[in-house]
Amino acid sequence: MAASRPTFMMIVNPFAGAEHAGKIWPKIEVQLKEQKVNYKAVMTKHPGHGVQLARNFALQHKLDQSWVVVAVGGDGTLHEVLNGLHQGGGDQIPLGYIPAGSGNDFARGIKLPTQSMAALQQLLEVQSPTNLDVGVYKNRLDSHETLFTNNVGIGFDASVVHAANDGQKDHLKKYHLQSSAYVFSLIKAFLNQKGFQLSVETAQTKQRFSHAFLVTTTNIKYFGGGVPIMPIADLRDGKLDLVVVEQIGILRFVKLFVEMLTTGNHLNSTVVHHFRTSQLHLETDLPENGQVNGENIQKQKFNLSFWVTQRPFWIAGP
Ligand SMILES: Nc1ncnc2c1ncn2[C@@H]1O[C@H](COP(=O)(O)OP(=O)(O)OP(=O)(O)O)[C@@H](O)[C@H]1O
Repeated sequence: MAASRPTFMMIVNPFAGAEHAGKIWPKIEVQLKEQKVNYKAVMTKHPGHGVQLARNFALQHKLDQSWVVVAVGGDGTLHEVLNGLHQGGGDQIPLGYIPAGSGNDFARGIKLPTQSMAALQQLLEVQSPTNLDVGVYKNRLDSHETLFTNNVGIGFDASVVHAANDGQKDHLKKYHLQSSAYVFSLIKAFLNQKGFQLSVETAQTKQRFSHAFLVTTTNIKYFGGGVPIMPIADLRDGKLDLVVVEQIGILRFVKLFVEMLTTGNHLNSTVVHHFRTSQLHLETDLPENGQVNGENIQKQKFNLSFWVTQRPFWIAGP
């Protein structure tokens, strides 16, 4: 793409970040106008609308190299826009991001400012797209592919997301570590989540777990609104990191969680298993909760294949 500034298609979820995105958007527009930026903007009106808007945009503009599509919201909004572009054949349209959600894990993962106005300024200074890894998963029984920037969880982290999302009122969720709703969801999920049977297959190894508890396939360092599950995740290595934590008692789990938040020593625990791979297959024997980028995946018996692709981002490289 030429070094001249592109035209930005802003897809804004005004409800992200407990409506923070709706409040910050007018300030973003003031900046865009002051800096004479070419842009169009559209607001999402309901869950899933970001997918439709991005898909329709891609169908019309996938061959036009002058556009950058920017998701304004949280990790869920980014997820919708990424997948809408993919569905519309727009995998080559650069994707920008202004974090305005609650958790903003992707922004943390690529060291983008989590403060929306600072991230806007950085977006406007980018000169050319940067290719970064994106995870892809597909249920073996259907042909639908889903892309993800952050992570896919089965078991405990997904149960936390289900507990948090199911409990939210009018989408005013505050999904981050400091919120009482989040802590309540953690406790509820811990009490409800049972150990489950899981098969893991990578290009190098096959392993079976009889009491898997937390199963997270991640592209970035963080999940759950700033929890560094995989301190060494790399968005350019063409690989995904799978972390399997086996079921343990609550005191040991709290210790592990504190290690995750502080030292990263959780990876040395005998109940934590780490796989780094470009291809992965995960299968559960029974239906379990799932999450992708903090959004619910319907409870199901998982039979998923994962791989990695790369796509252009309009982002200052991590
Ligand atoms: N107009 C709308 N009304 C209600 N919900 C919406 C609307 N537009 C989008 N959504 C939904 O809002 C949900 C939350 O969005 P998002 O994840 O971006 O914000 P967040 O949860 O605050 O941030 P994060 O995921 O970073 O914690 C998504 O599931 C999305 O589908």
